[in-house]
Amino acid sequence: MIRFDNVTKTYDGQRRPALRNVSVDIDKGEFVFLVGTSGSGKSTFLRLVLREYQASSGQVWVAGRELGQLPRWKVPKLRREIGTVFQDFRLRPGQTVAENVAFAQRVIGKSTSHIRKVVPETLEMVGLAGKADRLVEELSGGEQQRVAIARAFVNRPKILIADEPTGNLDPGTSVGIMKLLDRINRSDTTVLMATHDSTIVDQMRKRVIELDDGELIRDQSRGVYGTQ
Ligand SMILES: Nc1ncnc2c1ncn2[C@@H]1O[C@H](COP(=O)(O)OP(=O)(O)OP(=O)(O)O)[C@@H](O)[C@H]1O
Repeated sequence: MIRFDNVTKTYDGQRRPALRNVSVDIDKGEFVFLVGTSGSGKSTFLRLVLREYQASSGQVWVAGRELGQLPRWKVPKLRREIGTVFQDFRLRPGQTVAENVAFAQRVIGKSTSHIRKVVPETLEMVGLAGKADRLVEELSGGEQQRVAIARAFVNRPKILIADEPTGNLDPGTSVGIMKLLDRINRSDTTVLMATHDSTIVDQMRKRVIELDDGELIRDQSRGVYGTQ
């Protein structure tokens, strides 16, 4: 589903690469944690998958496409296959929960009847069935993250990318969010999650890929956050 073939990424004006000769293969339906200290290259890795940036050398394959060969006009279609969730939720204030989730459908041209069906289904799935008409800013952080996950998942993407999704949440709330991501993964969605949350990684025992100064230094199945 995601393959990096000897990928190096050096940002414009930088001498040191943010990623260096990274090769990794992530299959359909896997759940992968991406760990590493701040500045090790995790966000760069995710941004290459989303084709926000292109590799300086090597190849990035996502859902059967080599992103270096992908014409710009096909990028929106690629991104439709990838749901994204961030630490800071990135919801639309002043709009309700249902409107935030429906927006993701509207921008890709789904019909109103389709939206009326899938938005409540998705809100039910994330445990927010009773909160559809609340303004998002009235919700707790954990609930806001559930809205963001509903929005990411409503189009049933092949891949869900989560960049520090529990970074702003307390430990108990984080466990609920992880249960939800685990459920989404079990519906055959590939989940790639960058995190500093060692407790979560140690509890979940999923595949762990560790970056250090742009290099892939560990790839462990049923792994833990740190090796020491
Ligand atoms: N747009 C950019 N332009 C120049 N350098 C960048 C850019 N984005 C990231 N970098 C550099 O690339 C390296 C890797 O950064 P990246 O954001 O991928 O790390 P990270 O592991 O996600 O860190 P964090 O855990 O703090 O989010 C760092 O040295 C960073 O300063």
